Amino acid sequence: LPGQLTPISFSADQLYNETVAKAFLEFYERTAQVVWNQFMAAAWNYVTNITKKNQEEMHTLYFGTRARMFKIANFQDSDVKRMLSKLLNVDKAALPKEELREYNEILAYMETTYSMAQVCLNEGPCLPLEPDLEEVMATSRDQKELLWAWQGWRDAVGRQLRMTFERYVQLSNKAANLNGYQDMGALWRSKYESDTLQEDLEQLFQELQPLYLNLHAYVRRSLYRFYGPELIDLRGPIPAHVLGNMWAQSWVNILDLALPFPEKPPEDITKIMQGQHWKPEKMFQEAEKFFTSMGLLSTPPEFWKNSMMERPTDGREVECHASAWDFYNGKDFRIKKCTEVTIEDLLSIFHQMGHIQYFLQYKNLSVIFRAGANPAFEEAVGSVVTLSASSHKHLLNRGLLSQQHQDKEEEVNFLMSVALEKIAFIPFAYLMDLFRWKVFDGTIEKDVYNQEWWNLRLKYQGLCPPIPRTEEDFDPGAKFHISASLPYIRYFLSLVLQFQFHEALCKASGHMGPLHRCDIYNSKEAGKLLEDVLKLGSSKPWPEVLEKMTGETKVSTKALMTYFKPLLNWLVTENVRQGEILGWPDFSCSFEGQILAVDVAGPELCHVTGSPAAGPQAV
Ligand SMILES: C[C@H](N[C@H](C(=O)O)[C@@H]1CCCN1C(=O)[C@@H](N)CC(=O)O)C(=O)N1CCC[C@H]1C(=O)O
Ligand SMILES: [Zn+2]
Repeated sequence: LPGQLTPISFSADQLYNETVAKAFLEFYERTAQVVWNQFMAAAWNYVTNITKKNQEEMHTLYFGTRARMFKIANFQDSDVKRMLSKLLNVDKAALPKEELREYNEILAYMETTYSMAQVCLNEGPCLPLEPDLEEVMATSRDQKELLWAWQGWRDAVGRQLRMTFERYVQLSNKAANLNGYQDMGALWRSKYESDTLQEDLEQLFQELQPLYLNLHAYVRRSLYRFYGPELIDLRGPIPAHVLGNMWAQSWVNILDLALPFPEKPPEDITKIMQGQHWKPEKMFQEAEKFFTSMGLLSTPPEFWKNSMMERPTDGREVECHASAWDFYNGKDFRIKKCTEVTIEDLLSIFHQMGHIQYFLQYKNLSVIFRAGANPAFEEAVGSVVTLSASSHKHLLNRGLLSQQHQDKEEEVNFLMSVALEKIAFIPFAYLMDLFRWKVFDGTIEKDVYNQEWWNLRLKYQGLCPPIPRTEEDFDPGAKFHISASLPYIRYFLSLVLQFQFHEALCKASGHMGPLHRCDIYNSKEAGKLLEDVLKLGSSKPWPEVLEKMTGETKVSTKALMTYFKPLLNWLVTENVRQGEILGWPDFSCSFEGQILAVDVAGPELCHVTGSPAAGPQAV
C-alpha cells in the first residue's frame, strides 16, 4: 500500500510488550516479502525497459512500517531488538506523500538521464556510455578524442542534473531528519554501526598513501613519456581524461603505457577469449563455476531465464550499469549487464556473481537480515574472488593463458596490472562520499558543488580537469552512483576488506607462498569459511562476522600491503632512480598556458609523507 503497510494500531502498553513485538515481526515478515518482491519486480521492469508507465508503476510500491513505535530498550531477545532497530529506518518512505512523489520523480529523472545519455559525433552517430564511450576512454591514445568523450559525457549528464541535484539534497536531508538523523550522510554512515567510522576510514586512507603516491608518480612519468610536457607536468596533477577510464577510477586500461618491463608484455586475455569464441553466457557460467568449485551454491534456473546478460537488440531503452538483484522470494535472483566479451567484463561478472552468492547464502534468514554484514562486506565478496580469478595460476588453469609467466619481471608486470585497478581506485572510492557527506551536512554549499568536487579530486587523487570547469557543470553527476543516489564508501572499505578476506581464504585453502599467487578455486575449506560468513547476512554485528572469517575484529591494511610489497619495493626504487617528486606540489591545473589556480593547497598533502623534496625514499 502506498506509504504504509496495512495500519495496525497498538495500545500504549502493548508497545512495551515483547510478545506483541514478536507477533508484529511475524506479520511483517509475511507481508514485507510480498511487498519487497513486488517493488523489486517493478524496479526491474523499469530498468530493463525504461518507459514512463514502468516508472509510475515502480513508485507506487514503496512503504514504511510502524516498527519504529516499539519501546525496545528493555526487550530481552537480541534478535527482536536487532530486527526492530533495523526497521526504525524507513528511508524516503518517511516523507509526506506529496514530497515522496516529488523525490521519486527526481530520483527517476537523474537515473534515467544518466542511463539514456549519448554523445553525438558531428555528422555521425550518437554514442552511449556502454560500450562505446567507455571503449574510447579505454583504448584511444589521442588526447583530443579522449577530451571529446570526457567533455561530451559531462555535458550530456552532469550539466542536466545540476539543478535537480540541489532539490535532491534538500529532500534527502528531510527524509533523513524524519528518520532521526542529522542529514542523509549520517543515515548512510549508520549502516556501519560505528561511531568512529570517519576517523577509522581516514586512518586506512593515510596508511595506503605511500602506495598510492608512488603509483601516481610512476604513472605520471609513463604518461609524460607518451604525451609529452605540454600535457603532463612531472610535479603536478595528472589530467583526468588520459587514465583509461571515464572517471579515472581504474587505470588498468593504460597498462601498455605503464608496463614496468615492456619487453615482457602480458598476454591479451580479451583476444584469447574472443579467439576462443566466448559468449556472455559462458562468462556467467565461468563465474558460477568458481563458486560451485568451492562447494558454494549454484544459481537456480530462474537466474538463467530472467537475467539480462546483454544489451537488448529490440530497441528497448535499458540501464546498462551492471547490477545484481535479489527479489526477496528465495528463488528469483538476477544480474543485469550489457556484457562485452572482454577480461574486464569477465572480472566484473565475478563481482556481480559474488552478490548473487551472498543473496543465495542468506535467503532463508528473515527478510530484515537479508543484507551484507555491512555494505562493504557485500562488495568484498565478489571482489575477493576476482583476486584469485585474475591470478596467472588460475588463468593458466582455465586455458586463458598459455604459460605461467613466473619470472621476477613478469611478476612486477602482473602486480602493476592489479595495482592500476585496485590502488588507483583508493582515493576515488574515498572521495565520492567525502564529497556527498559534505554536501548533505552543508559544508559544501550548492553554488560551489563543482569547484569543491575538483578540490577533492586534486587533493586525494592528484587529478586535474583537462579543461576549465564552471558552476554550470556538475561533474560528480557524471558518475552512476551519484545520479542513482547510491552510497560509495562501501567500495573503499571493500578494497581493504577484500585483501583481508583473500589472506584468510588463502590460508584456509592451505596456500603457501606469496599472496598474489594464491588461487582459492576448488578449495572446499575456503568455501566453508566463506559460507559460514555469508549465511549470517546482517544478523550479527559485522566485527563478529569479520572475526569469524579472519580472526580479527578490525579492518586492517596489512594484507593489502603484503600483497603489493614486491611492487612497492620496485616502485620506490624506480621513482628514486627517476628522481620523482611524490605528490603534486605544482598544484595548479594548467590549460594550454592558462593557469587555473585551485584554492586547495596540494602541498598540505605532502606532509603525509614528509616533504616531497626528500623524494620517494621519504615514504
Ligand atoms: C558495476 C558495479 N555495479 C554495482 C555493484 O555491483 O556493486 C551495482 C550498482 C550499485 C549497487 N549495485 C548492485 O549490484 C547492488 N545490488 C549490490 C548489492 O547491494 O547487493 C559497480 O558500480 N561497481 C563495481 C566496483 C566499483 C563500482 C563502480 O563501477 O564504480
Ligand atoms: Zn557490488
